[in-house]
Amino acid sequence: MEAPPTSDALDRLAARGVDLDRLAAAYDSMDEAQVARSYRALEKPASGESYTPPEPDGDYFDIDGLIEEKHRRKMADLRSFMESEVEPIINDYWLRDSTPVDVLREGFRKLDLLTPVYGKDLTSREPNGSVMEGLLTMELARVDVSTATFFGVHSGLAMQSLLVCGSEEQKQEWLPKMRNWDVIGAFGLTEPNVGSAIAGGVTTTARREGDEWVLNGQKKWIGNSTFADLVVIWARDEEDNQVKGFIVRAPENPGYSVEKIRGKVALRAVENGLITLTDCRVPESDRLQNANSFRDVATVLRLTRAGVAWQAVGCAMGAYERSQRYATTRMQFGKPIASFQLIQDKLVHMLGNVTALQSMCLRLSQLQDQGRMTDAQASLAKVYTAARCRDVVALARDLHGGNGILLENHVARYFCDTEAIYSYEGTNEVNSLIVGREVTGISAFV
Ligand SMILES: Cc1cc2nc3c(=O)[nH]c(=O)nc-3n(C[C@H](O)[C@H](O)[C@H](O)COP(=O)(O)OP(=O)(O)OC[C@H]3O[C@@H](n4cnc5c(N)ncnc54)[C@H](O)[C@@H]3O)c2cc1C
Repeated sequence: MEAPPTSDALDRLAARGVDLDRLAAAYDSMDEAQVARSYRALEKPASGESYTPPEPDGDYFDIDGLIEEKHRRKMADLRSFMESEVEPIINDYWLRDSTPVDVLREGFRKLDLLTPVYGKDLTSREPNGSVMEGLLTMELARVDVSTATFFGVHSGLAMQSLLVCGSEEQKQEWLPKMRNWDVIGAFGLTEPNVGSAIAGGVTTTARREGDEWVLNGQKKWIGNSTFADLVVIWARDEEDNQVKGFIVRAPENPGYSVEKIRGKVALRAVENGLITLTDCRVPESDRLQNANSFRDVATVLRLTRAGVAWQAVGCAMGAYERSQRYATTRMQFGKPIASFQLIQDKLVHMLGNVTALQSMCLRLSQLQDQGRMTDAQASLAKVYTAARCRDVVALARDLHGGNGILLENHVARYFCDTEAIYSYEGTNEVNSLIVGREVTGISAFV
């Protein structure tokens, strides 16, 4: 038998204007099952007032529970910083094609975000550094993908280039300042006419003249390059035809100039630049001493590709959480739209994707920490997370109805930013071909 309604439930019904005496009289003529059905129907959130929506939680399988307490605290602090300092300003920066560099630099420095990734001595990564970097990236992208990209270009592409390809002196000179965000890094590989084909196609040249190198060429799409202190430039040595890496001290080098790329419809709060190198002179001591061919660039890219996969996870997670909140509070037909089966199905589809992507990336980063991650594994994660993220942000946009195209509701920003995730650090096609080559033993690139 159904339990009789509690006095709380009766109070709630009375507060909603239900005449309890008339209700009791009507119930006299009903059997128990009918009475129970009637109460359940009345208790439904017909206009939402007796319904307390659950807090959205995009960490459904408790990934957070797998990390050490001190790291969990760091993640919580980062979440609080992103929600209180970045979320309120980011749409404005996004509209203005601009990065809130000072806010991010100060915030990340105070949070000491990079010590759990690179450790104190900066000679190699911390034992769980990749997992930690991945989770931090997820947390950043959960609020804003541009911010995660600012972080990834600096901490992933630029710092990894130094870590993998720099001499001990170079590491000691730059990495402590970069860990502390005193020096901001960028990574210049792509060129105006060479994107996917960059492995064999770098046209920027490096000519040795005594103790100096002279760089000439252009680099396109370079994130952070409009304000970076240090830009790693990859150029082809005219003598041996191999790709080498150079630390360009950007603001002070007269051979370096950069023009901000305008008119992007994705990642607008990342400042991407078109760099022109005109007889840009770099001392031999600023050539990355352990970069001898494109293979070394590929090593750096493999390590950072996982970071882009984590961006997709965070972006999907943020889009899901905002959708859950919207669905449980937006009223239509006298009910929260979350009451409709089709809306619940969309939320479940999103959450399933988010949870699967988190699990995939977590395992990928564990393999990375063990030194076992292959190019194809990183590429598979990038391909899969970007594609699923596209599904999730499209559903989020759709679930918000017309409000979904308003920047103030944030999902439009996720929707647009996902397009960049899809194309950078190797397009989905190119990453797919990397996986295809490994699983079939046949290269389909050319
Ligand atoms: C927002 C943003 C930020 C970026 N930041 C940086 C940065 O900081 N540093 C940096 O060096 N670069 C950066 N890039 C460049 C990025 O890595 C390139 O855009 C990417 O590698 C793709 O090159 P592309 O845009 O020239 O496309 P293209 O190579 O011209 O490709 C065009 C299309 O052809 C497809 N295609 C190409 N080759 C094949 C093939 N063999 N088989 C099937 N399809 C193929 C591609 O998948 C794509 O769909 C950034 C790009 C963007 C959009």
